[in-house]
Amino acid sequence: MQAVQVKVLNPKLTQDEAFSLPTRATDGSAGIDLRACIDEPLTIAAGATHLIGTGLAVYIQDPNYAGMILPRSGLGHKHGIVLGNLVGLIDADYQGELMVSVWNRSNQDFVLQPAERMAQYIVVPVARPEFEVVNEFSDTSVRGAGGFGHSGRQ
Ligand SMILES: O=c1ccn([C@H]2C[C@H](O)[C@@H](COP(=O)(O)OP(=O)(O)OP(=O)(O)O)O2)c(=O)[nH]1
Ligand SMILES: [Mg+2]
Repeated sequence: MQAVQVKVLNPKLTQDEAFSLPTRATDGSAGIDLRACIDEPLTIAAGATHLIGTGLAVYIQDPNYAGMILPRSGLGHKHGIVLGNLVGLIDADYQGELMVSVWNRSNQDFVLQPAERMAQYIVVPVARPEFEVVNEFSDTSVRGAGGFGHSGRQ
């Protein structure tokens, strides 16, 4: 895969070591953590959602790939900090600032610190088949139109 182009929109990211460029926490980490590009601590009230910038623009360009923004498990499980859009899908042709919709689904206020790693980002392959309109599908699958628990719970 070709390199993904990253543009630093906020000079703070290169001037303040707390805002180091996105890094993988470990060599084996799938995601890179996205830092909150804010100047002051931000109190996210219980139930509230804030759109937080990362100070970065990430241009994937190759339409066979897309970015995804996902919650960090620790923030999500322990503090209820998840994404207002649940999962962010980043188009390969997007050239704007990478934004994170931070939702505090807990009943406690949460203080997001400047440069805090608030979410994580991965790049995934995307199959982009043409869509062929048909009157009947080529075969009848075992599942058919079954969904929403039709296979039971146990
Ligand atoms: O968590 C997110 C989700 C999206 N985006 C940006 C990148 C993405 O490529 C663009 C559009 O996202 P999406 O398609 O989900 O939004 P939409 O409501 O469909 O807007 P649009 O009409 O611009 O596609 O918004 C983010 O920065 N963060
Ligand atoms: Mg869209």
